[in-house]
Amino acid sequence: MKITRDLYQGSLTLLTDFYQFTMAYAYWKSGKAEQEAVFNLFFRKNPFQSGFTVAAGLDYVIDYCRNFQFSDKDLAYLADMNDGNGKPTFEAAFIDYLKDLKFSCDIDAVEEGEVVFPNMPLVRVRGPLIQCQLLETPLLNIINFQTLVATKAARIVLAAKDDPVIEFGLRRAQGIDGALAASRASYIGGCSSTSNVMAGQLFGIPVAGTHAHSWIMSFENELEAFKAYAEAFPDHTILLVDTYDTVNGIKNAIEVAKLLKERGKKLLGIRIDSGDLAYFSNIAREMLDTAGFPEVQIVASNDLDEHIMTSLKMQEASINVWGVGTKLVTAFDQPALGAVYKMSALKNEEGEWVPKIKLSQQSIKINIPGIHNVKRFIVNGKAIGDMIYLENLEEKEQVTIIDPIDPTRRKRISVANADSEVLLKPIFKNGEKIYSRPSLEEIRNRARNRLAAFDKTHKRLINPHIYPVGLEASLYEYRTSLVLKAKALENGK
Ligand SMILES: Nc1ncnc2c1ncn2[C@@H]1O[C@H](COP(=O)(O)OP(=O)(O)OP(=O)(O)O)[C@@H](O)[C@H]1O
Ligand SMILES: O=P(O)(O)OC[C@H]1O[C@H](OP(=O)(O)OP(=O)(O)O)[C@H](O)[C@@H]1O
Ligand SMILES: O=C(O)c1cccnc1
Repeated sequence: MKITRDLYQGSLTLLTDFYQFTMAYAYWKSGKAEQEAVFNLFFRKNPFQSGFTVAAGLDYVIDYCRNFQFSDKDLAYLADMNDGNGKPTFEAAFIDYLKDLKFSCDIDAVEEGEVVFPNMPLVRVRGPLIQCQLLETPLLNIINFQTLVATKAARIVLAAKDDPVIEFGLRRAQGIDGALAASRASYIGGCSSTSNVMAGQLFGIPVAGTHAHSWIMSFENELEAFKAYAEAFPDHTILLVDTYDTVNGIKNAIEVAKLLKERGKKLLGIRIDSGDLAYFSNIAREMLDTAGFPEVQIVASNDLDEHIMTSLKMQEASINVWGVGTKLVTAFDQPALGAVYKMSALKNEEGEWVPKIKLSQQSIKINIPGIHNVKRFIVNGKAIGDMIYLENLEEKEQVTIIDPIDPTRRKRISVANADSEVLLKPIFKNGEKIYSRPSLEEIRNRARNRLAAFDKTHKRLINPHIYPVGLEASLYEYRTSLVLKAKALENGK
């Protein structure tokens, strides 16, 4: 069984749903495979009842698209598929067609670490129908999970105020790939380090850690274990104090701090992993301060999330570093983002783009037609609203953005008095990568800087103020007219 790292170096082109292949085949059969289309990847609701979402996963998407080709093994597998009675699912000529298929799409996407909102495109794919279709599932798989975890991490980091957060999730993450992707997304969302050594190796994330209860249990007594650990790591000692009796553990840690001091060294910290974290961290702080060790850090862990951390902050717990695992990497309270990938335009035989709309009983599910982009308006360094607009929109002095779900929510923006930034950046042009990838450090900084541009009312963890994102008025009208037309057609049928 190959592990993730090897899998990524190999072909991942079959990592899609079978129905993408049934459609691909049928497109090819009906001569539509090369017809140009535009698809958008977007989500409809911020996760965790958050007021914002942090985009992540583009780097994986870039790798996926660059390696998009069918290996001999892939082709052999597809050629071998049959209906159970030996009749091949796909004809040989289709397999030959796939053999020569080269990735040739344009991809525009929001950069990783960008703050994003419902309904705006995160990734826009323009290219032959067959390629757009095959990409649907892997793109959703990548962006959905990483964006979800980056957002959870950003919330946890917000709750930690300025304290460092170490991601401890590997042991309880959703498998190998889930763990690695979660470590990377957590770092983008603002975590300072990870316990996942392979994530350190693969992505350059700082690796950190303390020790487990088993270390203590392998000695006759706790003090002996602490001393031996300090001997092994005189410059990086963090001692877990709650194996037997937390107060006694703190006393033993102070003993070791004194021994280290005699050698000109400092105890870095203690970790508390059970019990009332406010109570014990405050006792520990007082004991350490009284003993003359105010610089010793207190690390807390044990099923933490942004809500418990906020509560601990309110209780004035003396915690300096937060270790967060399970609830971060599994996105515990919302296990999927629910982003979708929808066609919004198709080129007809005359070479004209035809907008595409999908009706739904629920207006939240009616897509945004045409080839669109999103622009963020910024006044005095603060984001004031995002506008989804048709790419061919002419320059305007003033724009009105209209909430696609509740059209009574509108905002007028004076373009002349605002800075603006187009959020979809060109990533691939005709299959060629034209985007130079930022480092993970730059992505993490982007997330921090972008979040800083949003008012704190949008960032509060509970009942956040809704940030205005809307359709530019002419796109709104256009969409409404298309909906009415489609409904009339449906009723007439
Ligand atoms: N002061 C506090 N305020 C709010 N939540 C807290 C506080 N102290 C600890 N918690 C949280 O309460 C939960 C306690 O879980 P649990 O009942 O497993 O406690 P425990 O005493 O650590 O037990 P165990 O020894 O089995 O780990 C954890 O999620 C922890 O983060
Ligand atoms: O609680 P989380 O947010 O998931 O953080 C990771 C947890 O994993 C470890 O516990 P575990 O019981 O696995 O081992 P240990 O306590 O013996 O180290 C650690 O002590 C944390 O409590
Ligand atoms: O280093 C630690 O303290 C650690 C690592 C993984 C999980 N829990 C704790």
